[in-house]
Amino acid sequence: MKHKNVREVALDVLLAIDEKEAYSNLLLNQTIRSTRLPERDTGLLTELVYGTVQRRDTLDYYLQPFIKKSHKLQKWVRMLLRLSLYQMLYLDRIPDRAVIFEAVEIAKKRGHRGISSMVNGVLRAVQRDGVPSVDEIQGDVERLAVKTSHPYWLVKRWASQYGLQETEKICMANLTAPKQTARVNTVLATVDEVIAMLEEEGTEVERGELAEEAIRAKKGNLVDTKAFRNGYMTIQDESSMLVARALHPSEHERVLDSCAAPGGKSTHIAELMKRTGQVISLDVHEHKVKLIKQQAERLHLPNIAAYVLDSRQASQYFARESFDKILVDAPCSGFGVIRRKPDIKYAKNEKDLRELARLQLAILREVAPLLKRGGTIVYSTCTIDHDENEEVVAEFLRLHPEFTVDDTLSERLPEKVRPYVANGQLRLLPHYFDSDGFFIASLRKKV
Ligand SMILES: C[S@@+](CC[C@H](N)C(=O)[O-])C[C@H]1O[C@@H](n2cnc3c(N)ncnc32)[C@H](O)[C@@H]1O
Repeated sequence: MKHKNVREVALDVLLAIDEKEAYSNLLLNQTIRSTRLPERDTGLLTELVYGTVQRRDTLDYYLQPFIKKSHKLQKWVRMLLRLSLYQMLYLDRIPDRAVIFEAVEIAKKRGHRGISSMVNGVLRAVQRDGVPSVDEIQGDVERLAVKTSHPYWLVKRWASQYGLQETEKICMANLTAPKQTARVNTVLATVDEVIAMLEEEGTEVERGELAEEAIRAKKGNLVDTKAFRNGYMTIQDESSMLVARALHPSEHERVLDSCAAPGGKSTHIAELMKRTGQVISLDVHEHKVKLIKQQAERLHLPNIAAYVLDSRQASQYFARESFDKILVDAPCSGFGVIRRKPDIKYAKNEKDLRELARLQLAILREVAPLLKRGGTIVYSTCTIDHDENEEVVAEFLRLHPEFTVDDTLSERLPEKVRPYVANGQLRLLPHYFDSDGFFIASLRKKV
């Protein structure tokens, strides 16, 4: 990809995402590292890729009247049209003629004269006639699905779980750019000290809105700082930071993190325990366990021990009632983090959700006997789907009468989120605080 310009690179990344070679965020980071794009272009590349993926279905709706034999369109040509239309409609600073010129050049290079004149024709027709209005779409759910580019089944599902108004807010929030936040490693420095370090490096930051150890980047990338490299912080969304707070580990405790990679919450727990006690971090993937170890080292946290293990076999390796606290930050559909990984919304289906719920329950059930009496399990996900959240908890409690919901959860959480806690469970939707959609349940084992 060495000699390609930013739009050609964007097209390659978009096609790879479409082929499900990798999630958008991973692929994009990888591409930024491996291509020799000038630094000023990496921001544009991110915007082009995320924007085109985020608005895919809306863009297709807009393009439809202008493409005659839509079914015959090659994948890359459709993607090029989406990418170009995205710029024409949503990016003010790029003139249409520049977008069309670039699209035609790419079409010539990748295809032949016929394709480039078709691309030129379609984009010029859109420029001349304007796109159709989504308001003409019949049916509230259908209209919202196309307007916000979410699959119909998902909008219908959320509408039945949250009502149409709240669903619209969720969908709209999913189209906004996520903020970059970091959690200060309070073992090494205070929040104010890290803010001062970053400002000295020329990175503008502010305190977070929810978590006391959170900072938000106003300008610049926190990962490219000395403070990050030296272990003073971890990139993490503010909603995620509430999980370790909910678990509330004390010094010298033994804590199990059953789904731990890449280690965001394990390291937070280890920090809250002030490097005492032990966090046992499990993950089923070997390459991911390496990431936990790397993070523990970078953050100077010797109280984490990470192992490759399927948590559904945990009871073969650990004694009954041997942990003070257990975290199950379960694999999930990720529907709370669509703005970070917009392709997720097209990749999953209802069958996946059913399978995930089964896996989530199986992990919870397997680790439950390992918890001491009087101890706490925190179950969390970065999804907002009832079946993966409230329903899993309800089923677990039905099958495990030795557990109850923990009504003290809200005392351990920041005041701002307390209105969203009920029955020992917190559900955050992405538009509440401009943070990830998240679910946290605290369950206590009876004495
Ligand atoms: C939501 S992520 C965990 C994020 C992590 N807690 C953090 O804060 O960085 C879920 C993790 O569960 C792992 N996983 C999936 N199935 C598992 C299983 N059966 N046993 C253990 N880990 C599993 C995945 O590899 C993934 O890393």
